Amino acid sequence: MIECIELTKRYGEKTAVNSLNLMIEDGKITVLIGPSGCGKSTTIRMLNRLIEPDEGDILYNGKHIRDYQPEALRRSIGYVIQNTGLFPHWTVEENICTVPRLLGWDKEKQKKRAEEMLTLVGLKPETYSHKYPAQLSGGEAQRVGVARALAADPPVILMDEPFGATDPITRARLQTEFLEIQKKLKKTVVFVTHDMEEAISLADSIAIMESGKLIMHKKTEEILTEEENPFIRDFIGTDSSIKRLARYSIKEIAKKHTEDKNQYPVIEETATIKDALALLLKSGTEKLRIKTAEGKTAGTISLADIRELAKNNAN
Ligand SMILES: Nc1ncnc2c1ncn2[C@@H]1O[C@H](COP(=O)(O)OP(=O)(O)OP(=O)(O)O)[C@@H](O)[C@H]1O
Repeated sequence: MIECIELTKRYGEKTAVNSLNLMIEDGKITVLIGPSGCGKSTTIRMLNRLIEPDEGDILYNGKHIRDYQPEALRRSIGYVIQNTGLFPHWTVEENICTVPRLLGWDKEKQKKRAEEMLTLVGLKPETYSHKYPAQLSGGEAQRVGVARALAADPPVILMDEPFGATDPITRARLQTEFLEIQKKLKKTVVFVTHDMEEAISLADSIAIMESGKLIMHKKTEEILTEEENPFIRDFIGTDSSIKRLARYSIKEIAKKHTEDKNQYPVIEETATIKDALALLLKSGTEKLRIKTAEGKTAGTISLADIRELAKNNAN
C-alpha cells in the first residue's frame, strides 16, 4: 500500500500538487487522470523521490519514503515514461539491465534476465538484445521501456503516459499486452494518462485530478456512473447517456465477427449494455461473446462498440 498524505508541491507561486490524499492499493492499477498541468507527473515523481514534496508524507507499507535507502527504493520502484528515456548508446540488453547492473548482478544473470523480460513483452531476444534504441519502432521502444522497468522485479511500477507517443493501433496493442503482463505479475501500478479511454481500459481504480487536487478516486466501474463528471461525460458522450444505454439489449449491437470467439467471456443476449460494460471492465478483456438462449454465439461486443452507441445516442 502506498499512501499520500496531504502531499503538496509548489513551484514559486504555482501549487502543482495541493494537499493530495491518495491511497494506492497493492497489486492493482491505479490511474491518475486529468487535464494537462493538473499535477499528475509531479505526483508520480514524488512517489520515487525524483521530486521532494514541500509538505506532506508518502508512506510505503507504513514506512516513510524518506526512511528507505535510495538503493532499496530504486529496486522496489520501476519507472516508465513517454518516449521511453532509453539510453541511446546502450543496446536493448544494456538498457534493460540498468538497475540489475547498479545492483551488482553478475553478467550471466543480467543477460538471462534481459532475455526473460524481452520474451515477456513480446520481443524475440535473439533479434532485439543487441539493437540500439534508434533501430526500434515506437511500439518496440515502449516495450523495452516496460521490460527495463520490470527487470529488477520491483513490486511497484510508475508509468507516466508510457504509451502516449504511439499511434492508436500500437497503443491499443501495448495496453492489451500490458494487461496480460499485469495478470501474471500483479504489480502495484500507478499509471498517468489524460486519455479516459485508456484509463477505463486499464484501471482498477481511477483518480481524477484537477488543478493540483484530487477530485475523485473510485473503482472504474463506479466512476462510469458519475455522469455529472466532465471527464466521464466527455468519454461517454452526454450526461444521461449511460442511463439511456441501459434500455438497449446487447443483441441490438452484436457484431458478427468471423474470428474465434471462444477466448472471450460469455454474456447472455438478453443482458443490457450496462451489464456488458460492467463485465468488460471486470474481466479486462477486449470483447465479450454474446450467447443466445439456445447457447449459440450471436456475435461479440466491445468497449468501442458501446462507446459508438453512446456517441450516436448523445442528445
Ligand atoms: N520544474 C517546474 N518548474 C516550474 N513549474 C513546474 C515545474 N514542473 C511542473 N510545473 C508546473 O506544475 C504544474 C503541474 O505540472 P505536471 O507536469 O505535474 O502536470 P501534468 O498533469 O503531468 O501535465 P501533462 O499532462 O501536461 O504532463 C503545471 O502548471 C506545470 O507548469
